[in-house]
Amino acid sequence: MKDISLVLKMMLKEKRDILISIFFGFLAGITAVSLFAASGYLISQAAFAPPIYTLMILVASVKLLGITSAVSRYGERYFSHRGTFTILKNIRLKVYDQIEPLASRLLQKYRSGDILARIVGDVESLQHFFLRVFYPPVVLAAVFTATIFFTMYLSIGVAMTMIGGVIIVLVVFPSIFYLFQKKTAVTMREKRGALSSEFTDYLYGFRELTIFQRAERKKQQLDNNMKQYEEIKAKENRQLAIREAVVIFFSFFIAVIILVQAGFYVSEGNLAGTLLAMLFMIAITVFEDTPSMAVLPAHLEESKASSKRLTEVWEKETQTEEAVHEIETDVPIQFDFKDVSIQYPTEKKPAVRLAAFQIKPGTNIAIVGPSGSGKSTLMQAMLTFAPIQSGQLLVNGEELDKIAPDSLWRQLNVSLQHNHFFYGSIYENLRFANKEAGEEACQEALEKVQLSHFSLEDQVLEKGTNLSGGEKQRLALARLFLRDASVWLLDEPTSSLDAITEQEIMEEIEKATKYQTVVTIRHRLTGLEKMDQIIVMNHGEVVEQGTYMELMGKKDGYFKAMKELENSQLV
Ligand SMILES: Nc1ncnc2c1ncn2[C@@H]1O[C@H](COP(=O)(O)OP(=O)(O)OP(=O)(O)O)[C@@H](O)[C@H]1O
Repeated sequence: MKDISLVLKMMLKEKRDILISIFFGFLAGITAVSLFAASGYLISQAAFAPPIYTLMILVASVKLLGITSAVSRYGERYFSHRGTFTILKNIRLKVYDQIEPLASRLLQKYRSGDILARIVGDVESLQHFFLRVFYPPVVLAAVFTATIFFTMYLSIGVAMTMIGGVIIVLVVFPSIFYLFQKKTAVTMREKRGALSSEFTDYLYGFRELTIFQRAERKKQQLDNNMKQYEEIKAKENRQLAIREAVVIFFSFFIAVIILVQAGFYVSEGNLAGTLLAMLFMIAITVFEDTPSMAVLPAHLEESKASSKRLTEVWEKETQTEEAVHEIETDVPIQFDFKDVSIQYPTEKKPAVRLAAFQIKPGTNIAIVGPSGSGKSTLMQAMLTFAPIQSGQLLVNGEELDKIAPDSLWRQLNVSLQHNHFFYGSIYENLRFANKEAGEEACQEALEKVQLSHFSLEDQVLEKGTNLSGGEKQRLALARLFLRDASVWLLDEPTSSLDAITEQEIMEEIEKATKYQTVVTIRHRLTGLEKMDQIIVMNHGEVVEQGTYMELMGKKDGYFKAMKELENSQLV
């Protein structure tokens, strides 16, 4: 039950459509049985050449039942599919709502292709739960119950045989099939996840794979994965076909048994001969929809696994989010690091260890240090994206994990090393930072980052592939000028720019952030004289901190050595 709780909850929200479709499903089933029963009776009666009005009544009933059956079948399909699509929509929204705030953390745990397989493949699989797992046994049970009661009135013996058939079709067969089902379903989902992961790797890395002549090998690997998935899928389809055939064969077999049994009763004089065809027709029709029970176990297992795979993605994370609250908007933000140790789940030792340091409101801070020293990790921690193993990272005195990330992000202006751009116009890509921003503000923002040669209508291709590295950085910065945020976190915001453009843009940022907090990760050590504080990192630790003058004044200082080395290279 726990495994399918996600889809059950979403299904119960659509009670109205579910009840209406069950009603129409029952009506369609029972009128189909009545239609064939009346037809059988009509054929038998006609043989005795009864008065014409008797036949007319029967013919009219057959016609009426035919129309009612068709209309109710339409109603059943309409409401059951409408319900299914609404349930699917609700699941999609729920999954998106849960995953969106956790995106960065999830991508450290799962491969993006696997996440994609879950939110597309697993969500799609859940559409079968209502249509093929929940709904068929409910409607079949209702139609069988009504039919058996009616048959009891004609012949208790035939009704008993029918009950036996129902138990086998609705309980025995699905239970046996379910036992055999589990293994293939699990392997198939694993293969689907692996295939999707390999495929995204292939797409993302296509250029590198081609340059290093590895594309063919990767393609073969992908083909193998595809073949394995197809084989397993074909195996499952074969199994489903065999199961369906078994159920169909059994349905006809039970109808023949009923015919023989009823024939015996007629020959014994215990049943009117005119009822023989009718009972046979009833048996054939009432078992007509039972093949759906052959595919039910496969869909049940698939729904359970899909629902579980989806919820496990956010379950653990949500537990920690229960007690969170929003930070106040009108209070300047201060970050306090206290013995913080940050360790990525895949690593054996911490990437960053910070004994004690503060980022006070309104200060201008630079973080410098060699590549891999932990600068970005520190910034990621402030954004709630890096896993804090021990110690405390406080935001205005509150532990970071007690704060609703949304409320923090609203106050931050962030430019990361790699910024994402969406397929669309420059205008759309800018307004992504602030929905309220008008054309004039966007144009001004472009001017500040020296991109005024772009028009707002110019197109940006997926991931900004038609922009140069420097243009991407400038467009990412332009977004920040459109937002009103009190803390700017900039991870190497100008690393792809020439020195003059860099200086001019940094001046614009300075003008825009006079009273704000600005934390900038820098590789080049120029323009640091005005900083309130420079944090120097090495091997995941803060090795020095102070103003430019203080650090340059240190005999054998690490920063001083770095600066001297940089100067010597420039000469
Ligand atoms: N998602 C991750 N999973 C595992 N390890 C990571 C992850 N991100 C960074 N690291 C590791 O953490 C350490 C610090 O990386 P970080 O990116 O913070 O360094 P950096 O100083 O910003 O480097 P650079 O200047 O090259 O950007 C590195 O050893 C890196 O391999």
